[in-house]
Amino acid sequence: MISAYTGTQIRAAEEPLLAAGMGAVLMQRASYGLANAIVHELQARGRRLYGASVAVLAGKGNNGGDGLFAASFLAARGMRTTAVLTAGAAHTEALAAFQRAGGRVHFLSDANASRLAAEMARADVVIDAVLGTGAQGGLRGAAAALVASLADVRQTSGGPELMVACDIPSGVDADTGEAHAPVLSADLTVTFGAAKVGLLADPGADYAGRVHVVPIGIEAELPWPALRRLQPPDLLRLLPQPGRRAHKYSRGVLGVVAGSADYPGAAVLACRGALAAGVGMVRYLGPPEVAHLVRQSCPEVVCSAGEVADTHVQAWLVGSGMGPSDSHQLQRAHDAVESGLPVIADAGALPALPDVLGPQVVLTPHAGELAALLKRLGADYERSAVEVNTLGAVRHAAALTEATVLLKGATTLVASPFQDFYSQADGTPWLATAGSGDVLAGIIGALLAQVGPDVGRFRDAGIDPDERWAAIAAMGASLHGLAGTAAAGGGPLSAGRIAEYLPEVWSRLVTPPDV
Ligand SMILES: NC(=O)C1=CN([C@@H]2O[C@H](COP(=O)(O)OP(=O)(O)OC[C@H]3O[C@@H](n4cnc5c(N)ncnc54)[C@H](O)[C@@H]3O)[C@@H](O)[C@H]2O)[C@@H](O)CC1
Ligand SMILES: [K+]
Repeated sequence: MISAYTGTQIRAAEEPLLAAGMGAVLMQRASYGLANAIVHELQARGRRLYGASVAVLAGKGNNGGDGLFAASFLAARGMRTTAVLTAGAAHTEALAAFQRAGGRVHFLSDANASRLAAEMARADVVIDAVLGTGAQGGLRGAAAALVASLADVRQTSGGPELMVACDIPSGVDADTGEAHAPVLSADLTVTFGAAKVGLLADPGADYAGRVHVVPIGIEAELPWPALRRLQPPDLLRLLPQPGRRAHKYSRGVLGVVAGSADYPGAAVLACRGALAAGVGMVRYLGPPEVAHLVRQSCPEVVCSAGEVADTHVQAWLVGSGMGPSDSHQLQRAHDAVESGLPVIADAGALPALPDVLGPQVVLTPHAGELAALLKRLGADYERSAVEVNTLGAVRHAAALTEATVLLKGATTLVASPFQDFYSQADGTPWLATAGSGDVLAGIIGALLAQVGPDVGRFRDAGIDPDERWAAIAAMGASLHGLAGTAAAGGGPLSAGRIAEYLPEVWSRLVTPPDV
């Protein structure tokens, strides 16, 4: 499990160590870790360190100090070092160390910003150390001009080979992941003490590249994380495993209310996702023509035209492939939510449910659907407003609906109404394909149906059993991403193949390939 913290939490964790006079030690650990990460990255790329060039964009705060100290370590390994001081001043000891190690210093001004950008673009490595957790908003003035022009040069004519963000890409909000343009896109972010929330939420994650955490000794002071990310060992620990005496009913039955005359395939894909994710049985309720197609494609599914009240299940999936005119299906979706059972509510069900739900109801909107949901509940959001602050939007929706809300995207965010957050990014852009969300709904539905009353495994993994719904949604997103990545194999993908690959991905989690 990766734990991420807000900038404020990190600064509070540093406080006792700073009060004990350890500020310089923390900075040495951070900057040494940054230099080492750059050395490893260059070595992994087969690059010689000696004679390679590194340029630091250094702000006046401690983030700039980290960058300058790191460059002085790199100078000791034979790298040629240049710094651009973006604020006319710099951390005193770090600048002195940088100059002692032979680094060249430029002072940024409006007049030289584009010339310095062109010079920095010729470096092998650029360290972005303008703003860290102490940032208020984004880059301004000459620093913004320098970064905009460097980003431009990089996009048009390439170079520098390696862009490294010190702690966080400057301009990304460590607490939310909002990005105040211009922001340099890093290949690697070396972050100190622990991951920052803003590195694991879009759009910040777009700029972070690979995230490497350098421990600096504040770990014991860290509070409960603001956001978490499940990793394969967590899935292994949390996924249901059938007992020896299990039967199909004890394994969990999922009721599916999905599909319509216009979108019958959504019901099929949702059922395939559910079957692939280990549910004991799927019962489909819906129009006869959709049921016919479901039977043809998934003979395992038990189909009927019955009602929710007469259908014995452990969880419901509602909404995939349904529209506003599917009144009977929408009534069933409503009844499923009213049953108090765990429900995954997708697509067409989202506009039709009661305003206030419960944590056992998992809503799975994409950005546009989330904006519409928030608007319906009186919050003023457009799709673009969701996209610039995904974490803020998903938090807001969970607070208003009192449901668990999963926002689909390159990074999938899950918010519980108890303000517990997960971020999963196990997928591939190839997953952005029609029907992919229907399969995700099926997977989450299957996990909800299988969770059962034995929730000790959640407690053992540091998850409050009452808040397990958000973890289950995150597990579903992770499985969906892993299966999609495996199915795509680097190339295109159609949604049905996500379900085809899921059992193999699951079994690889249980039995890693080297065992
Ligand atoms: N506090 C600590 O003990 C440690 C901090 N570390 C580093 O310190 C960073 C935080 O340092 P600071 O608190 O000095 O803050 P930053 O280095 O993030 O920058 C804040 C400085 O820039 C100014 N500033 C804020 N927003 C600005 C903007 N939009 N445009 C221009 N200037 C702006 C502030 O007035 C302040 O002087 C971390 O990100 C990390 O890199 C590490 O060295 C580890 C130890
Ligand atoms: K930075």
